[in-house]
Amino acid sequence: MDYRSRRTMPAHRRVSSTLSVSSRDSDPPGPAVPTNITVSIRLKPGGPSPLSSPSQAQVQAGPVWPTTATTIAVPDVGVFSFDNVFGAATTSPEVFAVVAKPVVNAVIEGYHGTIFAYGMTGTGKTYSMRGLANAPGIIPLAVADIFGQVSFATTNISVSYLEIYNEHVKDLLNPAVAADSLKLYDSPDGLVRIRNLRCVRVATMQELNDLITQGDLARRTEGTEYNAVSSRSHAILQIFLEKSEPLTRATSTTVLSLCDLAGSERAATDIERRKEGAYINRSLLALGTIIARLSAAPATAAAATTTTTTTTDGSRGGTSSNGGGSHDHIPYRDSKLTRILQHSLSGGALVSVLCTIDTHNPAKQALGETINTLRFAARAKNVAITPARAIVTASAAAGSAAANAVIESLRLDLERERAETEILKAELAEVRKQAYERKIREQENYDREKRELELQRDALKDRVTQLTRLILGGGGGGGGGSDKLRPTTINTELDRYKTRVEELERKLAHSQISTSSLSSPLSSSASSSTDLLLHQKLHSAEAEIKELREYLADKDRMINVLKRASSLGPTTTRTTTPGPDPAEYALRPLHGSTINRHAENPAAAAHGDTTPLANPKLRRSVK
Ligand SMILES: Nc1ncnc2c1ncn2[C@@H]1O[C@H](COP(=O)(O)OP(=O)(O)OP(=O)(O)O)[C@@H](O)[C@H]1O
Repeated sequence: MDYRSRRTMPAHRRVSSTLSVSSRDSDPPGPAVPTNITVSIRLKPGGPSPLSSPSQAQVQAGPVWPTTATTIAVPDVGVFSFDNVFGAATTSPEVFAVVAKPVVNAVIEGYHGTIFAYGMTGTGKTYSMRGLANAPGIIPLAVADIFGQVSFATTNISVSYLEIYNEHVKDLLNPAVAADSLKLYDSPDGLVRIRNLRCVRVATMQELNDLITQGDLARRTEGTEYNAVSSRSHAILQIFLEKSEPLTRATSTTVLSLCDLAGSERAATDIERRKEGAYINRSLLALGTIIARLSAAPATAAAATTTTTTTTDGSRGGTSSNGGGSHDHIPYRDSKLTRILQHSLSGGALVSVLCTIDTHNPAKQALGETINTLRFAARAKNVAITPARAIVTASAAAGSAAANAVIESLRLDLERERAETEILKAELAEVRKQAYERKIREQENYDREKRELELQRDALKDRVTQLTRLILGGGGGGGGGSDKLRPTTINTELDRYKTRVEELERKLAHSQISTSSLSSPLSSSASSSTDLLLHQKLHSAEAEIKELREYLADKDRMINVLKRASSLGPTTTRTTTPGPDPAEYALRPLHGSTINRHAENPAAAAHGDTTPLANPKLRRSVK
C-alpha cells in the first residue's frame, strides 16, 4: 500500500481560499512533500454550552480567523499551513475518514500507526478521540473498522490501556497495580512494552469496547478553568494486531496507538497544577521535537512491522525490524510518552496529529494557548509560518487582539518556564537534603574514627607504662629501678615512644571538628569546603594510625627481646645477649595484649607467656 497518496480531501472539505499559503517561507505554493506525518486542525464549534451532536443548525457562524481546507490565518501572526483544517461543522466520522482511517489501514497492512489528539484543555481532544454515545469519535470508529477488516483466522487482537501522569504509568485496565512495578523494556518483538501492564486478548468488538470503557472510568481528571473534567494525563490505548502466516508460521505484530494527550495549557495558580502542567509540557515538548525530526525526513517506504519467526516447537526465533532505521539521535527517552511510542514514532511508522482549538474562547489566555497549539502543530509538520504581512486582516480590532494574543502567548511561555523551574527547585531541595544526610553520616564516621584513635592513644600510653615497668622491674635485672642499670638504647626508645604518644595527643586535639560546623540543607555554599576539610583530616588520622601500628610492632619486638634478656640475668643481659633472633622478628605476631598481662605479672612475661589479654577494647585497638 502506498499510504503516502492516501489523503484525498472529501468534497465538503474543499473550500476555496484567496490566501497565499506554502509549506515553507521560500517555497512556492504547491503540493507538500509527502511524509509519514499528517497534521490536522479541528476547530471547536462556538456556543456557550457543549454541543452533544454538532449539526449545521447548532454550529455558530464560523471561526473568528479565516481558514481554508489546509490553512488558518491568524491576524498579525501569520498563516499556518497544515494537511487539513477542519471547520466547526465537520463531524467526527468525517474527521475519522481523513485523520484516522489511513492509519488504521496501514496498521492492518503491516505498519505501526499512531494518532494523537493535542490541544488546550476543553477544546475537544476527548470529544474527538472518544466522542459521545450518539457521536462516536476516532477510537470507537477505529475499533469498528478493525473488526470489519481483519480475519480472525490469521490475526489475534489484544489491547492495553494506560495513562501517564507526572511521568508515572498507570494501568487503566488494572488500576490496582503499583506504578513502580510497571517497567518499560525493549521487547523481543521490537516494541517497547511495559512489564506487568495488562494486555488483554479480545475476540469481539464488544469485549474491546467494554475494556476501553472500563479504562476510561479509571482515568485521572481534574477540574480546570475551562473544563470541569479535564484530563491531566496522557492516555494511550494500544491495539495490537498479531498476524501469523499459516505456511511459514512467521508472526508479525503491528500496533495502533490512540493517544488522548493531556491539556497543553500552561498557566495555573495552584502549585500542584503547575507541577502537573510542567510535566505535561515537558513530555509534549519531547513529542513535538521527535515528530518534527521525523517530519523533516522524507517518507520511507519500509513497513514498520517487526517480524518474529516462530519455530515449530513454538520458541521464538530471530527478530528483525525494518521500521526503525538509524534513529539513535532521536531523544525518545526524554519522556515516558515518547519512549512507550518509540517504535511507532520511527521513520517507517505512520503518525497523525489532530490539534483541537477553540477560536471562540474570548479569554486572552485561551487565545495565547490557541496560538501555541498552532505553533506546536506547525513545528510537528516542520513548516514555516508565512509571515503576517501576507494576511488580509479582518479588521484593525482583530489585529490588535491578535497582537495581544501573541503577548499572551509569550507570557504563557514564561509561566511554563516558571513551572519547570519549580520542579527543578523541588529536585534541588531533595539533592541538598540527601547531601546533608550524607554529611551527617560522614560526621558519625569521623567520630567513630576519632574514638578509635583515642583508644589507640590510650593503648600506647599503657604500653609506655608497661614498658617502663618491665624495664625497671625485669629488664634491669632486679636493680630496683636504678637509672644506672638501664641500657641507653632502651631509654632512647622509651623517650621516642613517649614523644609519639604526645604527638598523637596533639593530632587528636587538632582534628576536632565540631558538629556545629555542618551546614543546613538549605545553605549549600560552605558544605563542599567543610566536606573537603573533613576528608583531609580523616585521611591524615588514618595515616597516623597506620604509622603508629608499625611503630607498635617494633616496640613489641623490642619488648620480647627485653623479656628474653631479663630471663638470662643482669650481667648476661648487659654483656652476652646475642641480639634478636631474625626468625622471631619475622614470624611472631604482635602481642600488645601480652604486654599488659606481663605488666600485671612480670613472671609470666619472663616465661614468655603470650596468652591474649581479655580486654577486647585494647585488643581491637592494636590489631
Ligand atoms: N467538535 C465538537 N463538537 C461538539 N462538542 C464539542 C466538540 N469539541 C468539544 N466539545 C465539547 O466540549 C467539551 C470539552 O471537550 P473535551 O472534554 O473533549 O475537551 P478536552 O480537550 O479533552 O479537554 P481536557 O484536555 O481538559 O480533557 C465537552 O463537553 C465536549 O463534548
